[in-house]
Amino acid sequence: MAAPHGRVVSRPQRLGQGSGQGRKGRGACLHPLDSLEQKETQEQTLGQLDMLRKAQEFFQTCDAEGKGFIARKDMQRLHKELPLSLEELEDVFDALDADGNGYLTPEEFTTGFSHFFFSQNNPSQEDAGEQVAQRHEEKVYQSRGNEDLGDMGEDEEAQFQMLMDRLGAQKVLEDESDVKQLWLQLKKDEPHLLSNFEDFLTRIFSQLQEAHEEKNELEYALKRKIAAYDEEIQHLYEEMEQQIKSEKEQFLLKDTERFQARSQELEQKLLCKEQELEQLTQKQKRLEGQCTALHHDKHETKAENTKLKLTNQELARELERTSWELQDAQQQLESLQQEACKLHQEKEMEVYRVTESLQREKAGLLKQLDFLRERNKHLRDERDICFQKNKAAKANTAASRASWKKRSGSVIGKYVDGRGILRSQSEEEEEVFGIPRRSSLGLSGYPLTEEEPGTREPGPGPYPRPLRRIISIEEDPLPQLLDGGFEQPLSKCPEEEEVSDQGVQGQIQEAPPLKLTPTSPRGQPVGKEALCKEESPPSAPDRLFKIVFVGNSAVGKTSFLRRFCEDRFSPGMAATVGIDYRVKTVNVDDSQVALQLWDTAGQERYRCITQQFFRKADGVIVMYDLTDKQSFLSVRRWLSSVEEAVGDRVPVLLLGNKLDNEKEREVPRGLGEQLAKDNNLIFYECSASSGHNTKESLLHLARFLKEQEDTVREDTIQVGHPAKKKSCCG
Ligand SMILES: Nc1nc2c(ncn2[C@@H]2O[C@H](COP(=O)(O)OP(=O)(O)OP(=O)(O)O)[C@@H](O)[C@H]2O)c(=O)[nH]1
Ligand SMILES: [Ca+2]
Ligand SMILES: [Mg+2]
Repeated sequence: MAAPHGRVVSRPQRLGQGSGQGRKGRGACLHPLDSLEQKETQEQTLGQLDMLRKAQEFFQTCDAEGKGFIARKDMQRLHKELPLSLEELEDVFDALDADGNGYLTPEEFTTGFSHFFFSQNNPSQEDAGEQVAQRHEEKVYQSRGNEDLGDMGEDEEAQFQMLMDRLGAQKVLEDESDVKQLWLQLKKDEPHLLSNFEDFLTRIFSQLQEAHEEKNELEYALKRKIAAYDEEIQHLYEEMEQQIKSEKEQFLLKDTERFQARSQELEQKLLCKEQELEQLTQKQKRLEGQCTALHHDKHETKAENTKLKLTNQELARELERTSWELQDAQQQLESLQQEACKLHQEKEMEVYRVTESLQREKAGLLKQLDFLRERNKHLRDERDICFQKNKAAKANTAASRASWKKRSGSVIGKYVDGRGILRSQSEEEEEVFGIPRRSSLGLSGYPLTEEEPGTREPGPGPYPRPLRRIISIEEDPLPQLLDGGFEQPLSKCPEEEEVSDQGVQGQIQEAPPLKLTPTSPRGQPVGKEALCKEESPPSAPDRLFKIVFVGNSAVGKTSFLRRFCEDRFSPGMAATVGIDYRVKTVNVDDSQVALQLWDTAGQERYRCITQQFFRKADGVIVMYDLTDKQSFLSVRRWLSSVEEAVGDRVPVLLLGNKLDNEKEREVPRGLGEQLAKDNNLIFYECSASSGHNTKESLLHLARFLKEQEDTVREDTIQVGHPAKKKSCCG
């Protein structure tokens, strides 16, 4: 840039120089000869051409962009190259812009230029051009024009230029005219200061140069810095870009991984779902299959159902018919059973009668034997008496009495007894045995104790005793009882009863009671006397239970029964002989129950008879005396003989009697309870004397029997009518 600058700057100078030279030359040429006019014209034409070329050159310089015209702006750019101010350049532009449109065409420019040149050559003709040129001139050589230094010598000029070149002023100084003026002034006025001024200028310019260089260096450093900075920025940018890229990649990688994991998960889920779906589909298929099968089945079942219904109807009809038949059969069966029952009863009766008659016969024979023995003995005695009449008359009598006493305890004694008057049992017993109560009996059945001599009237043969009571073990009063036959007294009370003498021959005496009780085919046994004082029950009982009383002798069985039936107690009751019975009707809940109470003899010798009664018993009462340990110990034996006869099918009531005699108690209540518990018995402690627990205990047993019978009956009904039961449940 420095080269064109210098060139452009120097050109006007040369131009000015040229023009100055031209002017000088022209001024010199005006004065020469007119003959040279042609030559001059030629020269002028050549000058014009040169001027045109120069003008074109200048135009191109101004129109740097090659637009083909020059704008006011382009002209102002010359301000840096030409030593003209902006205003002056404006003026030049206005002068050249002939049509005033703000643009200088090459023609306008050349024309303006040539005009300027022509006006220089012909000042008179071309005023305007001259004015412009003059102004231009003035401006260029302002200082010279103003201070009349116009004619500065060429030496000085060269000198100054040399100085400027030496100082390198062009590089730092734009306008050197001021310096030049000052330098010229100084040279003219104070030449001795010129060297000082030049030194000063040298220093100044060198400093300026330095400053310039420094500035350039700084500029260079700045540029380098900028470049470095740019580079750094670039680097940073690239780094950042890289980082972003890596981050992006990482992110993408992560994202991809996550995506992959997620997609895998989803795939698995999908797989699971698919499997599930598959399973479901299979299930559905299976179900559909089942459904179809069921549908099919349903149809089949429907058909079968219809068939079954028909069959059912048929069967129902058949069932009805069969049930009718069954009813008929049942009725027949019932009648047959009744018949069988009757037959059985009859047979049993027959058996009893036979057994009894056999027993009676046996007993009669035994009695006969006894009687004969006695007779024999008596005869021997009489014979002895005859032999020893005087000697031992008294002694003989005593011996005979003693032998009678021994027999009197036997059963037969009662029947061969000659007296016709029946007395109370205890009295009777005492008289029969002639011994105090509770004497133990030997196996033969004879009392072991002796009767006090003189208590009996001596008489021939057996004692003339009234017939006491006849005990019939075969008697089954159920038919009569249930027929209401027992509503009348079955026999008179023993106290009132008059029984005719039965004769000496020990026969079983049944006839008299038979006469008295016509309702019974065989007559009532004496034992039934107990009923005589019973108030007749208001109505016939619904059922009858046979209850057998057992227990050691003297535990109080007979006393208990008397208390229960007659509600009275007689101390010193005689021992029961054989067997006896009483009937008592009681109210159990809402039904009448007749209790046939069999009183057995506790004495050992009657055991075999007692045993037979267990078989017909509905219930058994085993009694012990709580003041007699031995009687309690015997209870087990009684229980086992009951069990032997009937198993455990009959209920057993265990009674501990004589509770009123607490002082002499030998059996604690706990023992009785324990025994009852062990053998599943009903247990009471009672007192025939006070009446405590007599009714309660028997009613308990009666209720138990009734309930048992009810249950059995229900069961029988259910068994007998299975069809009904089924219909009930259905
Ligand atoms: N203190 C008391 N004595 C009684 C009680 N019961 C009966 N006796 C007496 O015991 C004795 C025997 O009475 P019975 O009723 O004859 O005895 P038993 O069990 O019938 O005797 P056998 O007929 O020989 O089997 C009689 O002297 C009664 O007075 C009672 O509850 N208390
Ligand atoms: Ca005792
Ligand atoms: Mg008795």
